[in-house]
Order: sequence, then structure tokens, then C-alpha cells
Amino acid sequence: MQALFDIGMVGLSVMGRSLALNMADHGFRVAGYNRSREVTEQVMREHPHENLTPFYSLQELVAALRRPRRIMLMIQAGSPVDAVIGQLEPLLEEGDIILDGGNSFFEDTRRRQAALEKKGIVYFGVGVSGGEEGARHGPSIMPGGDEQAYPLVRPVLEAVAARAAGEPCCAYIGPDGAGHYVKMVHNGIEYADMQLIAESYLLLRHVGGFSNRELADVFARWNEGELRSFLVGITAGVFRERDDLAEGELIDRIVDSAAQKGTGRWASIEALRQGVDLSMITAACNARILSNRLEERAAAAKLLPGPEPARAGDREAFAEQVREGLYAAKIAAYAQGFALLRDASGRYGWDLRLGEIASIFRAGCIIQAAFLDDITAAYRRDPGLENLMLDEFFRARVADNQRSLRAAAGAGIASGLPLPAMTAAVSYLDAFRGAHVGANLIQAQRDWFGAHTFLRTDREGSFHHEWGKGL
Ligand SMILES: NC(=O)C1=CN([C@@H]2O[C@H](COP(=O)(O)OP(=O)(O)OC[C@H]3O[C@@H](n4cnc5c(N)ncnc54)[C@H](OP(=O)(O)O)[C@@H]3O)[C@@H](O)[C@H]2O)C=CC1
Ligand SMILES: O=C(CO)[C@H](O)[C@H](O)COP(=O)(O)O
Repeated sequence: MQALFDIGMVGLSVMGRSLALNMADHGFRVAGYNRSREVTEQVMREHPHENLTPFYSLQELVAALRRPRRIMLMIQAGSPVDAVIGQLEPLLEEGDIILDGGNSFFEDTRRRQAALEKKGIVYFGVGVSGGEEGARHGPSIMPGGDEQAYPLVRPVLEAVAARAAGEPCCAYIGPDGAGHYVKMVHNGIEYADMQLIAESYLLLRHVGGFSNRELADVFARWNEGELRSFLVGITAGVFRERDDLAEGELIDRIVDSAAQKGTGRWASIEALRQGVDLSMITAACNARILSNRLEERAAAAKLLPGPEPARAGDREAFAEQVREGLYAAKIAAYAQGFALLRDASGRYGWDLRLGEIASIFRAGCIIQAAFLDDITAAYRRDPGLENLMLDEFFRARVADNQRSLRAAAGAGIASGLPLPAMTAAVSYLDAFRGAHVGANLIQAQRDWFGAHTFLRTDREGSFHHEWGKGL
């Protein structure tokens, strides 16, 4: 067969099929392949497209691609990616390109990129965000790999990406694992954002006494202001959704236990390794972990009574307090995520352009929000900004809204509601700006039991004290 195809898509599940059709819409001739034949057949039956052609073996797919071959993997992350690379490798030639668009761990991407580079195969780790809808009509795309080879994949990626203010939400991120690292942090922020919205829901429902319909209106109203975002928008929609199998709204019949696939957890682990405070994202991971212990929670509820939720006097004023608190907490969560990126940039020599990264999050991805325009502007004002909360715009917003954050978090604590991300936001803010954080006592304890030494405020050098022996 003549090599007619512009790009191969391996994996035609939710994301691969949507991205392949998006590419096909943009005039690229796509060769599609899925390990299970019936999935390919189903895609072709349900989504026939003149620019999408099915293939039933990797050999045929590779032979049909024009050179240098471009093959995108949209498959389950982890060992499947290594397995498929192993199958493709003997079929490829020097200069051919593999793009891994899944949620791969960035260290795996670094390893794969280095191994394939030795064989002359170009490897890109490409973060893709936006879920099914985004992949189909315009996701946010975070490609990392060999900058010299980037022009060979850029036209396809930019064509299918979402657009914000006319610009594609796709930018070369940096070498080796940089693209997947940024996607990991994107997902960490996504976890914190979702957790903060869920905590706002707990407050509004149990302290504010809002019904599902009222919650839908509250979130819809919030979505018209500074909190406008994909996640707040779909939250309003969730509270409106009728149950198709029983009476009432579906939200009340969903089991109170949240799953996770690992990207948020990776971000938390990396933050600990790097020594960056990512407490809000970690709190969001822990909240999902504890949510899974349904039986334990039910048993503990009987043994460990807590306070009854206090009822807000003025519900509208309370909702406004929660909105402002959510906004302040959201600033802290993004500040943590971007601080992690800043540290990784130096640590791995990636030279990440944080303003450009914020700008490609403005549309297409799950954390897309009006707020990202302000973050982009903050990094344009100061590309070396140490922490987002120090930018003049966000400094003013934190000052305006922190009283509400404290009040909302306090109302949750007094009512026995778990608000791990909001309370972590308060602690982060206070520790970040804290004149005294209590670490002098920790140093004293460390020196007492382990002679670990301490620094003094009044003279140079390390000191050890014979604790408990004097005076
Ligand atoms: N769903 C989402 O919203 C998002 C997902 N992602 C990431 O994109 C990637 C694809 O996600 P999604 O579309 O949800 O699909 P899944 O993560 O559910 O993966 C299913 C696909 O992986 C293939 N696969 C699994 N194991 C192998 C293997 N050993 N060899 C070959 N193919 C294999 C499956 O083939 P088969 O049909 O034969 O089983 C199928 O095509 C994942 O890395 C995911 O984390 C990124 C952003 C958003
Ligand atoms: O990458 C994504 C969105 O950006 C995926 O939807 C991912 O699966 C979300 O993470 P989790 O399943 O852990 O909630």
C-alpha cells in the first residue's frame, strides 16, 4: 500500500478515538489501530470519517505511514506503553516519531526517551487534558521531548488543540519528561480544585441548608464571576441532573467514595522528594483515600460523635463567604502547583516557561478557568515570580478574601465537616507568611535527642547544647 497516512493513532478508546477524529476533522489522514479488533470496528461503525482508516495490525499501520512516521499512543499508562513500544521498535526506522499522549509517569518518559534516542527514534511525552470532549474538539496539549524534532509534530498538535484568545493551547514544554511532568502537576491542581469545590458543597449543604436546586443556582452564579471555570460549570450541571433510575437528583445516589488513577498522588510524592509544600494537593489525595473507607467511616461515626452542623443565619451572606473562601483557597492551590513546577524547572534543567504553561491551561483542559488569564498575566509581569501569592494582583485578592476563607473553614471545623483542602490553604498561607512557625522548638528537640545542632539568631555557626543538664 502507498504510504498515505499523516499519523497513526494506537489506542481507540475514549481519548484515542476522540483525538483521532479531531485530527481527521483537521484534514490529517489518520491510521487507527486498537489492540482489540472489536473496538476498532465499533469506532468505524459509530464514527465513520473519510480521514480515519482502520488497521488491524501494527505492521500494516506502520507500513501505511509517510516518513518520518508519526505514531501517537493513547493507551493505558504503565507497562502497556512499554509493551507497545517493544512491538513498534522493530518496525520503525531512524527518525520515526512516537508520541505518548497518555498519563505516563514522567520518569518512565525520561527512561523511554533516552532508550529510544540511542536507536534513532524520536520520543515525545505529551500531556493531554480535556477528557473525551476536549480530545474530540480541542484539548490542552503539553508536549515534551527533542526540541529539534518538535516542528515535525507541532502542526498536528497545534491544529487539534483548544484555542484561547486565538492562540493554540499547546506549547513545547521542555526536554524528556517535562510534558508529562506538567500534566502530572495539572492533575494535582485538578484534584485540589475538585476537593475545594466538594468542601464548598459540604458547607453550603450542611451549614447553609441549600437544596440541590439551590446549589445548582449558586454554582451557576459563581460561574459568571471570578470563579468561572470548567469545574464550577459542570458542578452546577451535576446538581441539576435528574436520576434516570429513581426519583430526585442523581447526586444523592452516588456512593460517597472517590477513585483516583495516580497522577495526583505522583505529584504529592514528587513534591515531598523535591521539598516543596504541596499540602493542598496531598490533602485532596488523602480525602479520596479516606472516602474509600466506607465501612470504617460508618462504624467510626457511631463511636466518635462530633458536633451537629451549625445553621447559617443569613444563607446568602454565608454562600458569599464560601465563594470568597473558595477563591482564596484556589489561589493557594495554584500557587503550590506552580511552585512545584518552578522547582522542577531548575532541578531537571527544563527551563519551564510558567507563563506559557498557564496560558495553555486557559482552554481545553479540566482546570481551565478565567483565573488562568490572571495567572498568565502574573507570569508575564514577572517570569521569575517565586510564588503566585506574591504577585500584586493575587496579593490583593488574598488580602480581600482571606477573612472569608478563615470564616468558612472555621464554620466547617465547628460543624464537624471535613475540609482538609480549605484548612490546608489557611495553614499554607499562614506558614508561607509566618514570622514564627515554631521550628525553633523542633530544632531544640532534635538537638536534645540527637545532637543534630541548631543555628542561633545572635551568632554565626552551628551549636549543640547539653540539654537538661544545666541550671
Ligand atoms: N479518560 C480521560 O479523561 C483521560 C485519559 N488520559 C490518559 O489517556 C490514556 C488513554 O485513556 P482512555 O482513552 O481513557 O483509555 P484507558 O486508559 O482506559 O486505556 C484503554 C486503552 O488502552 C489499550 N491498552 C491497554 N493495555 C494495552 C496493551 N497492553 N497493549 C495495547 N493496548 C493496550 C486498550 O486496548 P484494548 O481495547 O485492547 O483493551 C485501550 O485502547 C491513558 O493514559 C489515560 O490516563 C488523559 C487525559 C484524560
Ligand atoms: O487526566 C485526566 C484529566 O486531566 C483524567 O481524567 C484522569 O483520569 C483524572 O485523574 P483521576 O482518574 O485520578 O481522577
